[in-house]
Amino acid sequence: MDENLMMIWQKCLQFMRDNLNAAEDNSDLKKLEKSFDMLFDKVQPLSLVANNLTLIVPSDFYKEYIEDNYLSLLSAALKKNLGKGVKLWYSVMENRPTGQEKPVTMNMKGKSVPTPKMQETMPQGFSANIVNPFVVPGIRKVNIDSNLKSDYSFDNYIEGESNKFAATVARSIAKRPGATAFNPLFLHGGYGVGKTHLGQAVGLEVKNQFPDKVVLYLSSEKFIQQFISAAKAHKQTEFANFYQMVDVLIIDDIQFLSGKSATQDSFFHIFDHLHQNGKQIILTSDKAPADIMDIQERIVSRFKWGLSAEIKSPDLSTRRQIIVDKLSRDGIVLPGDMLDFLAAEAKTNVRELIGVINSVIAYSTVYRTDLSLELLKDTINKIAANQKKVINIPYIQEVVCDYFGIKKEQLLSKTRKREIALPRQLAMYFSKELTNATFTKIGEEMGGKDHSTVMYACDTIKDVSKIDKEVKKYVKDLAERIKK
Ligand SMILES: Nc1ncnc2c1ncn2[C@@H]1O[C@H](COP(=O)(O)OP(=O)(O)OP(=O)(O)O)[C@@H](O)[C@H]1O
Repeated sequence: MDENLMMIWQKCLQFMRDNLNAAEDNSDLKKLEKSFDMLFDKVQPLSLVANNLTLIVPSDFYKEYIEDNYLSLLSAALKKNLGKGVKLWYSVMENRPTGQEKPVTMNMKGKSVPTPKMQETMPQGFSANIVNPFVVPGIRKVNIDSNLKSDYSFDNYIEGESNKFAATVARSIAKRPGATAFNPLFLHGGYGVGKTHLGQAVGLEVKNQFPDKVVLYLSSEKFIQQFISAAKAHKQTEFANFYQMVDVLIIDDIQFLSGKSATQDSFFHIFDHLHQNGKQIILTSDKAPADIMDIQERIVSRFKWGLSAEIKSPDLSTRRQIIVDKLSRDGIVLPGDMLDFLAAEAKTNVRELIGVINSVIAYSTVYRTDLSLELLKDTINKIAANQKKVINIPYIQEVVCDYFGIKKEQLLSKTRKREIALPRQLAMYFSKELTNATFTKIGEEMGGKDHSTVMYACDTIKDVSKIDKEVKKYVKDLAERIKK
């Protein structure tokens, strides 16, 4: 997406939020405040051509809701950031095989007046982002964001006894997605052993080999949240339609479907549709299929249709190889005794091991010194001493409050004033990044917020920190303080 347009849109959103804040006493606007984030999370700018701003909205419902509730505010935001005379267009994704926009021209009183239709063709650079599950069924090729991390490739995946079987199967799936007997591929194992990496490696390889295939990676938490939003808007069919056009669907931490019976029903139908149509499904879980509680038997039996592969904690030689590989990508070569020492340090999972490696890289970069075994031991001991400090949600809240000079009650309150709302979003973001807490758990600990609010906060901080220097600095400073 055009970065400049994205920045303008962020400014418009910020302007609208700020003005919702300013009118806190107004009960109507207070009502709007609640739905604001949920609503605009699913609205994206598509293009800005000669004073014509086009927004992508998932369905007519969104367009109408914006028109009814936010038009004057949006009008003011556009006027402020783009000047007078901006025409607003909507590209409604639902039931719109040609992707045509529905035009609305705003006068500056905030009323919409009809304008002639724009050319009814698919806009250039159309992209159906994952946050918008309501995609036009008539579009054959949809350019969705696969949500894959380029680091999680097969090239960067070290194989050893603990993961050889799973990795071999994953590689063969990547060559013929949906056409092997390994469908679904169900990867299970403990914390940080490489399930996500391997699942995504298949996705990346499929994208490389078959660029036309639609690959989608997402967490089950996101799947659940999208299903709930779709159900609220009576859009379950569109939700299912979206997933049914995916060629390779990778869902992480599928165990979180536990107890979510309505989402399970939807997942079941999507699964069957994909499977019957030769599409590949890859699932990861911290438990074997039979050990997941509160999940429908028909789903468990489908998990077992393909191949269930366990990934275990890496053995010493695999850990050693991971270290060599990771360090060499940073141009660092260590002598054998140091490699042995490091490999012996992180026994249980690769994530912990990578944490140690990163610290060593940071150490050698900062001190510009050749590491001796003694220095290395010293560094590791210091890291270990620091790691004794438990990073949990209350601790993160404490650091954030201290940094911004605000009280914990304010952080946990419902106020949307930017000086409080931003620290709150940062606290949510770090809670997700640095603890194992689920979105739901974080929401509970952040003063009883909904899990979707937490997801939105995490996405916002990730996105905004890329374009806003101030937020980027907050993220950097806080990361240092929390980990110190
Ligand atoms: N075999 C491996 N080779 C190289 N890197 C690995 C390997 N296994 C894991 N990693 C790295 O370890 C980190 C954690 O891996 P990953 O997130 O895939 O674990 P996970 O099993 O999905 O964990 P969780 O259960 O917490 O989601 C990632 O940075 C990943 O790239």
